[in-house]
Amino acid sequence: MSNAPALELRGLWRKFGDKIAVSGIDLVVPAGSFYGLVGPNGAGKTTTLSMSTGLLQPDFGTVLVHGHDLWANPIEVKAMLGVLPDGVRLFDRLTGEQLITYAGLLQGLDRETVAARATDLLAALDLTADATKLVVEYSAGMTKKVALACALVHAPRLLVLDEPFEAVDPVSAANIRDILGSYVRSGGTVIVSSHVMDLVQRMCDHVAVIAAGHVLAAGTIDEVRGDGSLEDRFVDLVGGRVSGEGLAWLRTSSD
Ligand SMILES: Nc1ncnc2c1ncn2[C@@H]1O[C@H](COP(=O)(O)OP(=O)(O)OP(=O)(O)O)[C@@H](O)[C@H]1O
Repeated sequence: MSNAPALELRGLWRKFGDKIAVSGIDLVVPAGSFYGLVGPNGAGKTTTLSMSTGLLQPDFGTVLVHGHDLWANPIEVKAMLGVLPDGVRLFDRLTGEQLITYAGLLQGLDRETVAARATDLLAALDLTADATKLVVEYSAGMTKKVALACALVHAPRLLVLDEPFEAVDPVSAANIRDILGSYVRSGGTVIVSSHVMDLVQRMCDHVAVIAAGHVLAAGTIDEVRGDGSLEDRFVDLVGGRVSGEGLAWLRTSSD
């Protein structure tokens, strides 16, 4: 299984009522890649990532993590995953330090290891000064960072991060990019969803563009973007540019 992709999705489908959110997605994420997942609002990114990490059961299809069937062996396979879900809901009556400790203990780490890693993670994410503050009192960006620390504490083989940079300040974002970059260089695999094409183009080595529950393009960044920028390619593939001319009532000038 050592040559197996970090993540392989085969024929993944998911409906919500009449709405088909994910419509037969196939995707191969090579081990050791830094993989971006991009697509317009409502494309099915969160639904795909939720099914890929054991949070949402697919209607059809298979999810293989390093060659192991996630939905056939969820407990064994989830131990390989670190997940930052969309709209995280945390046990926010704990302090940041307690929350990371709790996440580490749940993953079966011993107290000494968890304590050392929590200290390292708090420092790396610039949360040391707020380590003893309750998470309910954290800002949106701080909450994102502490949730990321929880996803990293057990040193997973595959990290799946839904919008990890949303609400995070530029300095913290750069620190997070460094952490993720060195994680990938040491053999880990990262999948991030993002709306920021420029960031994906600079940070990731692979990308998949999804829209309306389908993969429109996938491969290395250079394969997908061709001669232009990723943003241009994205707009070409997805379409949907609308002119603002229709909003006549929004014009405030009198002339
Ligand atoms: N729990 C749910 N119940 C009903 N419909 C849902 C649910 N979750 C997602 N959907 C629908 O499925 C489609 C895909 O949603 P999803 O959240 O996966 O998109 P996304 O690509 O992550 O979007 P965004 O970029 O806006 O976060 C949307 O049409 C959404 O309305």
